[in-house]
Amino acid sequence: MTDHSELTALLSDWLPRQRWFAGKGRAGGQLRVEQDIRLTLDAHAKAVLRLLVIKVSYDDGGPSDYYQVPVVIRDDSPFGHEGFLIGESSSGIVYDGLRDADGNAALLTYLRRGASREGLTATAVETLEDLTARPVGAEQSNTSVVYGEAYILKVFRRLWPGMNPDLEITQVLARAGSGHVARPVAWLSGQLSGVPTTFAFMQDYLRTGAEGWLLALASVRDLYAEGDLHADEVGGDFAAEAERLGAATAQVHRDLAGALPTRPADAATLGAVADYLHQRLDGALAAVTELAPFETALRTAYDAVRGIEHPAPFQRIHGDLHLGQVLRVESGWVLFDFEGEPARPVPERTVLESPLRDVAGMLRSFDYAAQSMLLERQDEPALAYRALEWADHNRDAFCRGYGARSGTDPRDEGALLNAFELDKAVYEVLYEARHRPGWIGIPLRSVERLTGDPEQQRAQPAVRASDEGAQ
Ligand SMILES: Nc1ncnc2c1ncn2[C@@H]1O[C@H](COP(=O)(O)OP(=O)(O)O)[C@@H](O)[C@H]1O
Ligand SMILES: O=P(O)(O)O[C@H]1O[C@H](CO)[C@@H](O[C@H]2O[C@H](CO)[C@@H](O)[C@H](O)[C@H]2O)[C@H](O)[C@H]1O
Repeated sequence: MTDHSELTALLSDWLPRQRWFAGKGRAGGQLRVEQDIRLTLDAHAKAVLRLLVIKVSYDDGGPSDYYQVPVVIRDDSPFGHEGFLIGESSSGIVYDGLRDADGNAALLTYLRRGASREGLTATAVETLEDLTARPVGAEQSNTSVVYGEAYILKVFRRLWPGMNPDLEITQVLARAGSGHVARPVAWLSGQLSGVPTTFAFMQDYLRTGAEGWLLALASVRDLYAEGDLHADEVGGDFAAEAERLGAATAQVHRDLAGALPTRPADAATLGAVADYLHQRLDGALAAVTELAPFETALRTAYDAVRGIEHPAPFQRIHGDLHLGQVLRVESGWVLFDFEGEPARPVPERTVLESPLRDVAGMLRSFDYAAQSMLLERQDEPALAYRALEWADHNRDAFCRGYGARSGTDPRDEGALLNAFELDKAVYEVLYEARHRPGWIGIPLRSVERLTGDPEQQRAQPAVRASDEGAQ
């Protein structure tokens, strides 16, 4: 195939505009097509799916990134074709292959036939049905496609050499008989820098599942609509669900600890954790100036980790747990996306960590749910108080559920939990700065609150006092 310079030119414009492109803010961005694998098995097809692996190198001399970009190239007229156009090349019109009916059909056929081309091998645990595709609406860290109502296929956008932790951990939990994951049904493995690498992962589609984030928002909405009621009095109280979610999270941790290695958290381990938190903060401070006023307080909270005695052993965890990563099905809560934080290099995401990191992630998410609905209502102090109340109520319920299943209430490990919550909030500040600048106030205000910023302390009591007086 001889059209790589044209494809490179088209993708140089298209790739940086995608939500999952991680190189925002890095200068340079030179693209090169590293792999080009024809996935359409029919030799005479007019619309051909080609899986491109693009290497992006930067002027800063830092590590290059790799992205997976399946494209459909049509050699007929584009008229009447509804797809996401990338551009025109001499070999045909180029579309985003994961937003294209022919592209998604070709991908499923490749998986169904257990095909293997140029090192890209499909494995399925059962005979897959031939079903119509529907891309999952929102672009997130990756791109997912639902087939019929039976399977969901996640195509990893940014590739890292090695097995993706999402596939690895979901398989481990499924083998352990966990009811808290969706069954893995197929995957695509290729090569990256000479290492066998996961390119895509298919699971059972949980058709009746309701996303935790949306359920939580519905509860917050109920509370805000009932100005005089408290979080436990409104129709949509979420606390019973939060408690079940805490128990499910503890059970997943227990299953992972039973199936994979664990390590006691000794002084050296905790010292390394504190150093790592400082190092993450260094990166965030360099990128987001608004964090500077909180640096001293953050570093003090991180140093407190060094002196902790007898914390829970370290083990494999979810790594990026939040309300958007859990689905409520009839039998209870299901967790997905065990990929860890998408911006972290995969080798960092597979190390043994404190399970409290996941707890902290979920606690932050309760705060997010309550605060996100205030983004357009900054001038209503009574609601700001309601938001804190809703979040605290559900954070308590989550910890209660977690403690009941694990035997240890996460709040008993306060200093470690606090440090992880702050670290998560700092990560979120960076994430929002890069991907959703309009939301950056949510984690920033939390950093302010959690570090006990004096300005904030002065601002809060007026709101709280008036509310308490009204009770
Ligand atoms: N097994 C499943 N059944 C039903 N919906 C799912 C399943 N797994 C994921 N989803 C939905 O697909 C969306 C994207 O999945 P996710 O793993 O979070 O992708 P990303 O890595 O891009 O964030 C989620 O928001 C969730 O609602
Ligand atoms: O789901 P992803 O793996 O893509 O995770 C990334 O994006 C999340 C946003 O979609 C981001 O989560 C943050 O926003 C959520 C609400 O949209 C909130 O529930 C989370 O608590 C908050 O961290 C996540 O951090 C990021 O890694």
